[in-house]
Amino acid sequence: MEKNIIPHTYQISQDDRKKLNNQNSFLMWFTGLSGSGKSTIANVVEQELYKKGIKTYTLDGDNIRKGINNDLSFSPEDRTENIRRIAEIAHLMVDAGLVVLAAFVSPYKKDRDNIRSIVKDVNFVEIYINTSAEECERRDVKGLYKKARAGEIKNMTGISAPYEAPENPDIEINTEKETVEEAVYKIIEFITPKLQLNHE
Ligand SMILES: Nc1ncnc2c1ncn2[C@@H]1O[C@H](COP(=O)(O)OS(=O)(=O)O)[C@@H](OP(=O)(O)O)[C@H]1O
Ligand SMILES: Nc1ncnc2c1ncn2[C@@H]1O[C@H](COP(=O)(O)OP(=O)(O)O)[C@@H](O)[C@H]1O
Repeated sequence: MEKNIIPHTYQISQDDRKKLNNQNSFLMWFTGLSGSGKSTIANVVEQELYKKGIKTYTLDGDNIRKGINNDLSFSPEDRTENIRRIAEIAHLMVDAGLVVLAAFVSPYKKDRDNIRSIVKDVNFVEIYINTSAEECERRDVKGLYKKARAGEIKNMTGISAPYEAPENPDIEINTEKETVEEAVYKIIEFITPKLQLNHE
């Protein structure tokens, strides 16, 4: 399809916006099963960044699947489109000069690789919240695993749909061995150099 889209060159760049904010901008992407701990950990990381005066925004199921992506199901094709749109939104926010936290199951490797190419490698930190399906089912925070076992939910990741674990994440947290505090410390330690304005 011919699109005839010719981008306009704006004078204020991403670097200008970072300078004005006096911070670097990048995307932290949390992936893992439902109930693995993505939101719990992202929430505390964001609070720690807030205390440091870092401007952030968190994208997760509530503000995305109930809003802009409320037309998408949990089929493999719709999950791919879900992640693609979120990556594009995150890219705009990183371009705007924010540190963005995104917490999505994002079970397919090819979809996560696509995020990396949309936001560019240098701006992307992949955080794998590694919690076994058995433990997530034991927690069953939202009662979804019970519903999936009863056949009321199709395509439930970890039960009736696959989760392709990241092979080489920047950070891996095993929530069956590490506490929330330990996880947050590990993440903050990793990203602290990246918060600096001139970090490459
Ligand atoms: N079938 C199925 N599989 C997995 N998860 C399900 C499903 N149906 C509903 N939910 C709820 O939707 C949240 C996952 O949405 P995501 O947008 O993160 O999923 S995905 O990245 O497109 O795979 C997920 O939220 P989290 O628990 O925060 O991960 C669930 O609450
Ligand atoms: N070490 C841990 N890290 C994160 N969550 C944990 C940990 N140990 C237990 N939990 C619990 O697991 C649940 C994770 O739920 P949630 O953060 O909503 O997961 P997700 O966003 O991945 O669906 C919460 O009830 C949380 O208190």
